[in-house]
Amino acid sequence: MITFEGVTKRYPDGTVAVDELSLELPTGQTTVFVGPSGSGKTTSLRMINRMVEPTSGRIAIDGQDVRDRDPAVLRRSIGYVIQQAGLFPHRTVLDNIATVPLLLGWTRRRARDRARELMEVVGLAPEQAKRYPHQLSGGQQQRVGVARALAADPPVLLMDEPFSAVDPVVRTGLQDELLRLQQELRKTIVFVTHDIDEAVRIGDAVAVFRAGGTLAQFSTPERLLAEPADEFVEEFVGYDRGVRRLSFFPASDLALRGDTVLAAETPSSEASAIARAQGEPWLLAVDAAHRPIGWARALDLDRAAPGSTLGDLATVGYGHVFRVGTDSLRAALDAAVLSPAGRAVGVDEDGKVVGVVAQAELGDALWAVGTDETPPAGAVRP
Ligand SMILES: Nc1ncnc2c1ncn2[C@@H]1O[C@H](COP(=O)(O)OP(=O)(O)OP(=O)(O)O)[C@@H](O)[C@H]1O
Repeated sequence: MITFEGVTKRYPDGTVAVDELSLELPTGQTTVFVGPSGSGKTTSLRMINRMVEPTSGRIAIDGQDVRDRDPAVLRRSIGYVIQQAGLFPHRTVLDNIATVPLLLGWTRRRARDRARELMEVVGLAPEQAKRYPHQLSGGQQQRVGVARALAADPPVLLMDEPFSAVDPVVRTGLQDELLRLQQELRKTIVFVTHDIDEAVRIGDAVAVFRAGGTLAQFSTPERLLAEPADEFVEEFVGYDRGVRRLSFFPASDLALRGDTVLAAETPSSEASAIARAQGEPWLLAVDAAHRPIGWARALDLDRAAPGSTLGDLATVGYGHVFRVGTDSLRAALDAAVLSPAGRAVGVDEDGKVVGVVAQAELGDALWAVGTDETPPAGAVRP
């Protein structure tokens, strides 16, 4: 655990960057520092590895005051990733990653073996080992930065706006990678960003800073979206927090219906009778492997030529699907809103249809979320 106890940082020019900060960052979890520019996030982060010394207060890692540690030794035991990766331009990718192990006295061979292993972990192709940083894309450079920070397997990782310099698509990919890595590694990560969406996506806990270096709120992302502590946090979190909060509720709790999902070869007359019996205006046609083909309108089935099948009439695309086992209510809602039939198609991990849910039925689930105090266990993320 990393603890901040009444930590204040006043720079020599009198700027109070951090004001009486008290926080406990749990071991093995990702805590995000988020807030507007100049609110003291970077200063707080850098006080953990003593790149900045507090004016007063105490920071401890697992109970030990960081001031009792030699700064150079402390820094080698804490991974550090910054914006634009901060790679050494004249060292190859492999040697950049091997930096800290070499400083720790590993043999060159062992350090390079470890670097190769980490390239794979962060998703870099082996042929990039001999390249120099300027020969890589921004996203690849960030991956090298993450690999370098992980090289000596430090228990703590500090990440200062690591993904801000890349475009939104690459950024989402890097966030996914970090979430995947963290599932395996369970490091104590402190992650600074000014992007609330990134904070909510990456963090197990989120600390919202406000101007003047004080803490506005410290909670789980889901609570932050459900109950901003004050107007500042509410405004910072953004107007669509209700919809974003749905990301923390699993789609697997939805009651899906399967009685309106029929094989494509079902005769139109039979399909029409089923639609009428169920009072459903839309039927979903599926192929022999139970994968979706498209929606058929009950009205068209009534008028279908004799001998035609549901598949002949399933001409309305099913849009995008949601994965019942792993996706959130937000993904299900999105699929329903974008569906021309107003119904979302839920599939399993093999893409087979589990069932469908109409916007109206989703409404019931949303109502339950609105009245719920906490999300169910095993909550999912965006
Ligand atoms: N070396 C310094 N000397 C004087 N003031 C500083 C110094 N470093 C930072 N500051 C000031 O301290 C305050 C907090 O800065 P800090 O970089 O910690 O904020 P931040 O929340 O990380 O901002 P950003 O999102 O813009 O990086 C700002 O007002 C900044 O100008």
